[in-house]
Parts: sequence; structure tokens; C-alpha cells
Amino acid sequence: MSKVEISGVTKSFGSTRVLEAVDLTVPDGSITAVLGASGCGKTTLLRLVAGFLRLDSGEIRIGDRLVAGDGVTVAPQKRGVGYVAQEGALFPHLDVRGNILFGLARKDRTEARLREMLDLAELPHRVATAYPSELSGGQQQRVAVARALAPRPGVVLLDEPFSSLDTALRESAGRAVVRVLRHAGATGLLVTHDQNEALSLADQVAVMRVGRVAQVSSPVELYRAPHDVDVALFVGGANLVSGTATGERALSMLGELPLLAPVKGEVRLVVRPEQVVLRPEAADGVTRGAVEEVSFYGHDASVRVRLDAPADGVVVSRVTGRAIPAVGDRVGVAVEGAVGAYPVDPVVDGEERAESPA
Ligand SMILES: Nc1ncnc2c1ncn2[C@@H]1O[C@H](COP(=O)(O)OP(=O)(O)OP(=O)(O)O)[C@@H](O)[C@H]1O
Repeated sequence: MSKVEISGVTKSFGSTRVLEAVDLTVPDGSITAVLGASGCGKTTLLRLVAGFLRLDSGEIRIGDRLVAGDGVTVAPQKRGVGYVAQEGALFPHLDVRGNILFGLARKDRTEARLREMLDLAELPHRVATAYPSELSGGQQQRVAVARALAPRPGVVLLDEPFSSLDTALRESAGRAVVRVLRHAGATGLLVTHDQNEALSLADQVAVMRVGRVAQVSSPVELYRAPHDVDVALFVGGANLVSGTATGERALSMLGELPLLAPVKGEVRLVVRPEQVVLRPEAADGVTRGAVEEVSFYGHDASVRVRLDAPADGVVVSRVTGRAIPAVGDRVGVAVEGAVGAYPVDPVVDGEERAESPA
């Protein structure tokens, strides 16, 4: 049992409160991503679980054991936790063998364990004698994970482990690391500021905002039913559209749209770009406009449409397939599926905010 339970954890540095009553449970054998902007306290949370920092109040349990809080502070090496730091942080003067076996008692530093860890990390045995500088970034990450897993910890903490890798390598390294964790049956806590990484790799995503957990959900639920507009914008592209909700539906510049959850009154609607479909201008029930900008990404394109009305009405559609329109084309716009509706907050509403998707 290596579930991680974080309850009411608070942490300040001097007079600055960095974490405020954070609650988070990572189920045994699953992977939770902690997603948040730079400086929101992700690394601090991870370091508290590892035991590198002391909490001010609250409790942390690993399995059924209290490791921090209530006067208890278990030393990092006694928590059964592996840590993978940013950029792997391998020892440059040790070869792969030395790195992987580093944290083990002398009697456990066997060739069999080395081979087992290389296999687990999907690394060829011949890299055992290579030095970190001779490996690719992705291989170095896998060695770092193998080193963290070698003492057979129940929990592995990963702090932005892929941040130094380029985009293509990031994806494959991420998937490989998740496979390794699942194979080992370890519980994983992955810190990242990359929404795609969090959504694609984790079983559960905790979105953090200035020291607090804003939402904990499965990736699908987080994307489809974010708790508020800020979470919606943080986890993906969105058209923010004003509307008037009457329960199950809301009236907006994109027509009458069905809502994910009933609400009444003035709302902001979150319409994902992939929900916005382009139709012929003459089609029934569409909102008409002209294509203003096309960004082609290969697998799909982002098409910005200026609506005929209202005058400032702009909507972004994500278009897949071959039928990508050109700038200036006249189109009809329709919305597929239900959308999230969030009551207008008078304070937030007074602020300028971007209406276009990221
Ligand atoms: N040892 C420390 N002493 C003082 N302040 C600290 C210390 N560690 C972190 N902080 C501050 O706490 C806040 C949260 O830092 P933390 O590293 O946890 O954020 P983060 O979300 O991981 O950010 P990033 O993604 O940039 O790493 C920041 O304002 C940081 O400056």
C-alpha cells in the first residue's frame, strides 16, 4: 500500500505563505500530475512529501504511515520514496551502472538488479558502462527513473522530469517513464507546468493555483468540466463567450447552446475550439462570418472566424481533415456538444481578459 495522502498542508517561507491547506490523495499504484504555473508551489509540495522540507501544519501519510505532521518527521531515506529531479541530475562522474546502483546497500548492488532496472527502463544492457554525457536526454531521464526505482520505493516523485527535452522527445520519454512506473507498480506524483503532459500521462490531475489546489479530476473530466473559467483556460484552448443562461441552455452570439450543467443568469461560456465546426455559409442554424486567420499545424489547423455580428465577435475553430478554408472565405459556424457555463463574477468581469483561445 503506497497511497499518498496530503491533508491540510500549509507551508511558508519567512512571511510568504507558499502552500495553504493543500489536500490531495494519490491512490495506490496510480499517477497524479500536479499542474500549475511557475511559482504556485508545486515543487514545494513535492519536497514536503520527499521529506526535504518540514511542513508548518497538516499531515502527510504514505501508505498507512504518518511521515510528516503531528510532531512526526520521518527522514527522507526512510519514507520509501524515490525522487527524480529536473533534468535527471545524474552523477556525471559515475557510469550508468554506478548511477543506478548508487542508492542500494552494498549487498544489493548486483548485476542481476542492474539488468532488471535496465530492462524496466527499456534501456539496452550495453549502456551500463556509458557515462551520462554519452547518452541522449531521453536516455538520461530513463536512467534517472531507474535509479529512483532501484531501491524499490512505493512512491516515485518526479519534478518536471522532461523540461529539458525537446517536444518530440518529451512525449516519448513521458510515455516510457509512465510505462516504467506502471510496470514497477509504483505510485507516481509528477510535477509539471505542461497541460498536455499532465492530461496525457496521468490518471488524475491536480491543478494548483497560488498555493491551493483548484481542482482534482481525471484528465477527461478536467478538460470537459473544469470547475471555473481559470482552470478551463489553463488546461486547453477555449473561446470565452458571454451568454444568458436559462437552465439547460444559454443564448449567445453562437446561438442557443446546451449546457453541461444547469445554471441561470449572466454567464461566461467555455467553448472548446474543437467544438466549433465550420459549415457552408448557407447551412441552416449557423452563425455567419469570414475566415480571418488560418494557422496550419499538419494534423489540424486553427481557424479564426470574424462573425458578421456582433461587431467584435471572433471565434476560433480547430479543423481536422483536408477541408481547411482560406483567409477571406465565407463560412457558417456551429457548436457541437454541450458547453460549460460559469456565472459572471462581478469582480473578475470588470477586468480586461483575453477572449481568444491560447
Ligand atoms: N527555500 C525557499 N526559500 C524561500 N522561498 C522559496 C523557497 N523555495 C521556494 N520558494 C518560493 O516559494 C514559491 C513556490 O515555489 P515552488 O518552487 O514550489 O514553485 P513551483 O510551482 O514549483 O514553480 P516552478 O514551476 O517555477 O518550479 C516561489 O515564490 C518561490 O520563490
